Amino acid sequence: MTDLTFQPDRTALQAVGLGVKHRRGWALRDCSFRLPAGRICALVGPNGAGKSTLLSLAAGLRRPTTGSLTAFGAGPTDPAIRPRVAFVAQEKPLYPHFTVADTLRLGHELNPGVWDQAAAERLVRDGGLPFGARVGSLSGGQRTRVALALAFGKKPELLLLDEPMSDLDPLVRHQMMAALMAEAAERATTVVMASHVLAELDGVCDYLLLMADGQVRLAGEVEDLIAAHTLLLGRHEGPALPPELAGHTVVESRATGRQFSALVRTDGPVAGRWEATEPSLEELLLAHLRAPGAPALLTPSAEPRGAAKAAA
Ligand SMILES: Nc1ncnc2c1ncn2[C@@H]1O[C@H](COP(=O)(O)OP(=O)(O)OP(=O)(O)O)[C@@H](O)[C@H]1O
Repeated sequence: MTDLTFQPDRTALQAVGLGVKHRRGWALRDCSFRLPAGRICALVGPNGAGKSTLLSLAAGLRRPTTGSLTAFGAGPTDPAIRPRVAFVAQEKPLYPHFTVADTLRLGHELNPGVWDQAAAERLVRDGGLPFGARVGSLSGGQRTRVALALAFGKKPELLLLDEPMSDLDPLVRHQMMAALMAEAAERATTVVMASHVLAELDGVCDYLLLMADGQVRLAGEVEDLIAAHTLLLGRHEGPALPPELAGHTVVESRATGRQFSALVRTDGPVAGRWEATEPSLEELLLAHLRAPGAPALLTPSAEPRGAAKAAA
């Protein structure tokens, strides 16, 4: 992905000490991170990690229990911010008795002055959906397309997607991802996309937010996070970690017979005879998903900034 569109000094989203508490416990705890504007950010984590909670806060649908979350320097419930943010939730609430055309008309009425009818119609037409069809008669994947058309038509600066592609067939998913990327690139839209399909994120997302148990575990540029890790493969006997790895941060290690492999954040050269390779995004994510207790890592651009710099 080229870096023509991203704007490193503008902050799309920033969380500082963010927490959300439910009766059964904390859905988010002490989350702090920054997402620069213009990035396509993957939001990854196991079920219950807090991804949907974070997205609903960013969409201004709920308020935090502790800490703060800002979008373009202001609270997401601020009336000046709401029109700049679009959210496609997992449930995709649409009116079933409305036709596709009615739904787009409603989008137009709710977003006066900004609505892009051509972009919304293009997405509907590309899926072969009849404009006269009632939303309730559409398949789950077709409804997803209408929900995405509504979001695109709003021309948001920040687009929040909660597992948007989960009910699309692989071909359509591929087409929708391409359409999403083209729209985002054209307008320098910041996108945050929660997804469990790790393979679909590679090559699409240039920023990553990995959560586990309500906390941020990894945040930053995909390239930098990958470069901060090394996959080591070698021979080692016994259950203890090889002594050469002392002083390095071992995210995850596995032993199969005498074959030993580890994902490591190295602090200088590693002694011994190891085959060292750079992990793929999927390998990085899988290792951290299997080892949620590994120390958190935020790249410098993902560290929260002072209020003055966060302002749009
Ligand atoms: N309304 C609620 N009341 C009580 N607990 C809730 C509520 N909403 C979410 N939670 C809890 O908060 C935690 C985070 O949930 P959240 O839906 O944000 O996770 P998620 O990462 O989006 O999960 P998934 O991948 O399954 O969609 C979970 O433990 C969930 O049970």
